[in-house]
Amino acid sequence: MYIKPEVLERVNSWLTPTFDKDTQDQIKHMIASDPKGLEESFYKDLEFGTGGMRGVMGLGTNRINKYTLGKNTQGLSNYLNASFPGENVKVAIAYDCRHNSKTFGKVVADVFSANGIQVFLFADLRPTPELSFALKHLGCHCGIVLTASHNPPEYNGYKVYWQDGGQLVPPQDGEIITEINQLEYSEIKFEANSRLIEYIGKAVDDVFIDDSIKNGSFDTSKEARENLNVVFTSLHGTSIMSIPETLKRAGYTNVNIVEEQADPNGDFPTVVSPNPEEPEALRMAMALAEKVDGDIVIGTDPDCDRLGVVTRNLENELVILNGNQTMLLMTDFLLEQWKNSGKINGNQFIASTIVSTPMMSVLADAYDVEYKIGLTGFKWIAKMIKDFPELDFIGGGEESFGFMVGDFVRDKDAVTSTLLACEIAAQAKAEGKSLYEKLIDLYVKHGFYKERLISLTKKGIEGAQEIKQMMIDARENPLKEVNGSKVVRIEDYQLSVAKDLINNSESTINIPKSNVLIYYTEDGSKIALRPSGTEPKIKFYISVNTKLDNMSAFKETEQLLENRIDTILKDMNL
Ligand SMILES: O=P([O-])(O)O[C@H]1O[C@H](COP(=O)(O)O)[C@@H](O)[C@H](O)[C@H]1O
Ligand SMILES: [Mg+2]
Repeated sequence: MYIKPEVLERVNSWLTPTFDKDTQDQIKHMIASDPKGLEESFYKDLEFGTGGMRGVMGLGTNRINKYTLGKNTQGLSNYLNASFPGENVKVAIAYDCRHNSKTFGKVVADVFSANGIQVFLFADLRPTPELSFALKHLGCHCGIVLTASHNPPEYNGYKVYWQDGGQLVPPQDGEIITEINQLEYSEIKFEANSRLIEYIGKAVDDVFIDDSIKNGSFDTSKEARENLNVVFTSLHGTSIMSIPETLKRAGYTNVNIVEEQADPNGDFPTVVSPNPEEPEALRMAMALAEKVDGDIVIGTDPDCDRLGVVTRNLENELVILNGNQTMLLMTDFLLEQWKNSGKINGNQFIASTIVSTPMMSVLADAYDVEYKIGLTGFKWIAKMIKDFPELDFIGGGEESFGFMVGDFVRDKDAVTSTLLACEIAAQAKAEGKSLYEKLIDLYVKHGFYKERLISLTKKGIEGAQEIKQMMIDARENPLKEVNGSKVVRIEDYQLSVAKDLINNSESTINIPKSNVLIYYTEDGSKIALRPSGTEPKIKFYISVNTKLDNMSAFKETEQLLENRIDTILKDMNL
């Protein structure tokens, strides 16, 4: 097979003594046996996306391995040492349950220490939100989690947190990437200075769990907590280290854990994908809920930042809430708490992202708080907290699963959010309601917004090219009409331009550029499309709405909205 010269050049550079013998031997073997795989592994450098750097583990510049992670860490070390001259620079490191995560955690710790940086390394796997917490708790300048979140077993990754506890955002992200790109692999210092590596664990856990409880509990009675029947699954991930203990200390005595999925395991053997957004991932937990008559089911992803919430619908059947629905319930509950304690005075905000339900802005108006909207990813919500210190952050989320409760952990946090979900469900149950009925109440009050996400997986070099082309085609032939309703506004976040097709005018979008297109139609529908920044996928986000007169009209209205989404998808050939 023909291998492009620029790829071959990279391959050859990995056959030099900078790389260990084992690496060189494996590459030689690939040259002979798997030239296509070789090209996939070397044709580019892995990039930073929505949630840090993520990729398939293996050899090469486009893979997660000790060299690509080492180079990141060397670049980051140089940047930290230059940014905080004369300071005792400190970093905290955590890792998840994946294959190699622990080993990679140690490699990263070694490189930081070799650069004179003090390292606090968790002695065992921990949730991502605990890392964000720990770095602030220990006064660190930066934090790393070795995880690929909910991606399949062959993936791993590198999430980077800055001193405020949020993931890297501009300007640091670009500056660090520039620093990394300037480096040669031969410049990585792998020789640890073990005096600078301190192992951490239980002491941090205790404060984290206690503070999570303070942040996520809201005057629910002891009886209501004891009366809620909870089913929980950690999907073989890190949440097992914190969530059962948090619920226990908070007073939830009726928690059923899916034992078959409790052991951390990087193969995620009982699921196709450890992503609570995939209904299949929650199947075992839902079966247990049927058996024990559970009121609520919660499942978290391997690094414990996203959570799936299952409740009972009007027919008492278990149904999985989507990210928008969970966000609405949680945000409304928090707003109600803030309002009741007289804390809303015009200096508060809630937040979400451009591909999430527009119903969040309706909630904000109803409670008289500000609504801020950013690009996909919680790092943008964390940035808002940093950018608006004069405002209190109440809570926020996005279409994707996960929620952030106030300014505690500056990323989505399934520990506090699980407790919050239980608090809402326990209080609702005490009123004789399910979360589902609470949600319908919101639709009656504020309008019925229905969303659906379609993701198309397209892997490898060709897949990436196909996704690129789909975005180009969408720009060249913009949607004009869907479901018989005219497109009235198009937002192109790559060009930072919003086109109003009614007045034929253009305006500038004032958030960072990103490859996202959003269409709005005359009947209030919204269609967004973008390539995923964490997986080889293109995502289409559809949102429609209408009013809902009362709970008894729910089913019929829901069907109407589902049909509208079906037609939109058909019109878009999806
Ligand atoms: O994967 P996680 O749990 O770290 O989550 C990360 O990726 C999700 C999916 O992003 P994308 O649509 O670009 O794939 C984002 O919604 C989320 O905010 C981000 O923290
Ligand atoms: Mg995650």
